[in-house]
Amino acid sequence: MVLYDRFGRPATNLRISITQDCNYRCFFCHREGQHFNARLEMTPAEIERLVRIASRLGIRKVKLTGGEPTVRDDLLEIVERIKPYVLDLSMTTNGSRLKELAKPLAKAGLDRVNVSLHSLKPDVYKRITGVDMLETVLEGIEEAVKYLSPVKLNMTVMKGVNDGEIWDMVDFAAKTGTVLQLIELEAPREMTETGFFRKYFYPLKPVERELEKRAVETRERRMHRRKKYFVPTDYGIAEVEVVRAMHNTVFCANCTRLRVTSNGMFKTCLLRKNDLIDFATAMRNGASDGELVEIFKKVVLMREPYWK
Ligand SMILES: Nc1nc2c(ncn2[C@@H]2O[C@H](COP(=O)(O)OP(=O)(O)OP(=O)(O)O)[C@@H](O)[C@H]2O)c(=O)[nH]1
Ligand SMILES: C[S@@+](CC[C@H](N)C(=O)[O-])C[C@H]1O[C@@H](n2cnc3c(N)ncnc32)[C@H](O)[C@@H]1O
Ligand code: SF4
Ligand code: SF4
Repeated sequence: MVLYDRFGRPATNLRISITQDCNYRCFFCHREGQHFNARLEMTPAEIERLVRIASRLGIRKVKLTGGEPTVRDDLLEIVERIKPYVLDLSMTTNGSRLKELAKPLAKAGLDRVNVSLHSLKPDVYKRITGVDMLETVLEGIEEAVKYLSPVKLNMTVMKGVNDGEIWDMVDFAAKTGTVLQLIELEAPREMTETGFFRKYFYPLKPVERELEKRAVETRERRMHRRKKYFVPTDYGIAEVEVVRAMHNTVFCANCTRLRVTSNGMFKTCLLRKNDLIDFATAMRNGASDGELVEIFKKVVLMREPYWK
């Protein structure tokens, strides 16, 4: 069984922010659209119940995110509890704790990992993230490649900050056997006119055209109809994916995702405000599985493409 929204988009994908806490201070962070502070996180048992019910309704892929998911002490327990219900369980992390966690996470049931790596230059890395941890993250990536492949490297590209490093990152991906994911800077519509956004937004469309020229093969993913380019480098073929969400109607028309905030509220879209439906409180107030299923169905029907 799979649920469809009013725009014919299947809901097969769930992104759960398991915490708002983070050991980094990236200056561009969108906080997965959770712009309020909520101290009460879902417990591992609550996350398991959420995923169990979602899996009955067609969710096949779950992504753990945050904040920084690895700051939670009970991360391994969360992974262990939810893996039995999903085909593809992945996590997006800043990589700072991967060196020690990659192997245990794989053992607990995590299938793969995306690691944010916005620069290979220590000073630029620090300027972006606020911390001096590039070396630690590189070691973490090496470990992740052994246990959690395919490893994706998330590079959010920003004008005047790291846009000069795109092709070095393509080489790095080929060298390390990782997949490079180039991400356009994102913000809700009302923020696109701010000085901040104008200063740092770096459009990736021209980069896609160059990738297209260099690629020996191009594929398209179902989700977001994202393009994947296979590009020859001195180190072998690099796999490069482009995440270009801004003003992209095709991207939103092919969005299969639902989100859950760290305090257990469903969120229908990363860029929307006022689209929250409380799930955790219903669980805590003794809602039956049937009642939780109804909440889930209501959320799917609320989904709307953001750029349309
Ligand atoms: N607006 C928007 N941005 C997205 C969406 N999916 C991913 N992004 C952007 O891309 C960033 C990286 O996404 P990841 O957490 O690595 O996940 P992913 O690459 O989409 O997922 P997988 O391909 O399954 O690994 C997100 O934090 C967003 O900035 C989406 O559905 N909408
Ligand atoms: C919010 S973070 C959460 C997971 C983890 N802390 C990390 O940084 O990988 C998820 C991803 O969103 C990206 N990101 C954050 N703010 C963004 C923005 N304004 N535009 C585009 N990507 C952004 C980050 O670089 C990271 O790859
Ligand atoms: S590490 Fe992730 S959650 Fe933390 S500030 Fe950076 S982008 Fe945001
Ligand atoms: S509708 Fe568009 S902006 Fe919203 S989460 Fe989906 S792809 Fe992202």
